[in-house]
Amino acid sequence: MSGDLTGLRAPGLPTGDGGGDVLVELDGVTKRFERGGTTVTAVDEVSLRVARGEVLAVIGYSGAGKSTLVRLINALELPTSGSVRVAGQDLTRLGEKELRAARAGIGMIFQQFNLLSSRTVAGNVAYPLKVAGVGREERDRRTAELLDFVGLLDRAHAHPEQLSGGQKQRVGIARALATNPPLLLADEATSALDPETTEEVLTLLRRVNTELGVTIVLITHEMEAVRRVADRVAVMERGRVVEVGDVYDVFTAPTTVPAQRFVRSATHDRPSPEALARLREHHPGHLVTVRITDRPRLQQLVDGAFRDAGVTAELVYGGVGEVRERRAGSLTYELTGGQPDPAAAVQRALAGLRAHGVVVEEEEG
Ligand SMILES: Nc1ncnc2c1ncn2[C@@H]1O[C@H](COP(=O)(O)OP(=O)(O)OP(=O)(O)O)[C@@H](O)[C@H]1O
Repeated sequence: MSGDLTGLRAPGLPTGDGGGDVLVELDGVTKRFERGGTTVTAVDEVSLRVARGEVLAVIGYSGAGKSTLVRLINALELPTSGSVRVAGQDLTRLGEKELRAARAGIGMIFQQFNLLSSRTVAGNVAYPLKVAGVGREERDRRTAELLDFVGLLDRAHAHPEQLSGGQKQRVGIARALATNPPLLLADEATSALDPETTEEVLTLLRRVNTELGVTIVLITHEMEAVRRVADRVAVMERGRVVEVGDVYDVFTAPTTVPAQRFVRSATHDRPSPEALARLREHHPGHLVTVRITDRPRLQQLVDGAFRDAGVTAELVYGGVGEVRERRAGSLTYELTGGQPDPAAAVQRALAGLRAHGVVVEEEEG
């Protein structure tokens, strides 16, 4: 691992007017495509800020507009309307030459790695430096430094086909960082990898952020990536950003219906209809799911509410894990008893929990 990272750290803003803490600024951005006589609105009136130094994940189902959003940020697409500013520079107002320079300040990694198969690992990493006109000696020095950082110095002379998927993506990351960009865009960077390798790449991305100070915009449909790496998350649906917030907040308390749907389906934290049907076979009582957060003494509160309502609670489903190293999950209980009116007792329990700000939902079916 590199001892001295000063040479790798992202530089300050390369602009005079890009002050403040915002690195990427989208204002009322719309992108439409004409396709076979019909118009597709891929991105619809999106306004979004990415703070310098943060990791923002953009999530949403296929076709939500995530890739288009990323391509707008690195000016591979220009918006139909609205403005895209990166480091204070309005990309929609630049000429071709200036655009090329602006793009060089934005690193990008891809699902399929996009390495040059004819070049060695070192050759791939050095390539952007060569294009940027960096001299041989400096190129070699920086390439070695980057390969050291991603843990592949010993594979410098290998060719991409000799590497595992995770190693290829690590080369992709080293290459994306070659020109010292303050911003890294990752489009489904771990989607082609197995879980173990995904973990390794996510850890590296987190290091790129914390140790090198690079701001990251991460497009993903993988909750593990969001849970592990992102500070904030933006949820997209049909071209719009419908919810944006701190990862922990959006995961544990999504406020919009699309975010709730996405978080629920992606985290499997509530029983699916199939799981619910199986539960029903053995648990005829009332099923309720309690959202688990890192609030202190939550279990005590939940037990107390059940006891006060006179119901017996049996834990039948769920799990507790971590989102950004904070406790998060959900637990489904079967409530029974509560005579003489079990239904009223259940409602008392729910009201008791909600009065304390605990999120609890009844499972239907
Ligand atoms: N160049 C293009 N020409 C026409 N339509 C496009 C173009 N690029 C994207 N679209 C359309 O815009 C919408 C958003 O696509 P986009 O790829 O941005 O979504 P996404 O959320 O990244 O989905 P995925 O995860 O499947 O890549 C889709 O309906 C897509 O078909």
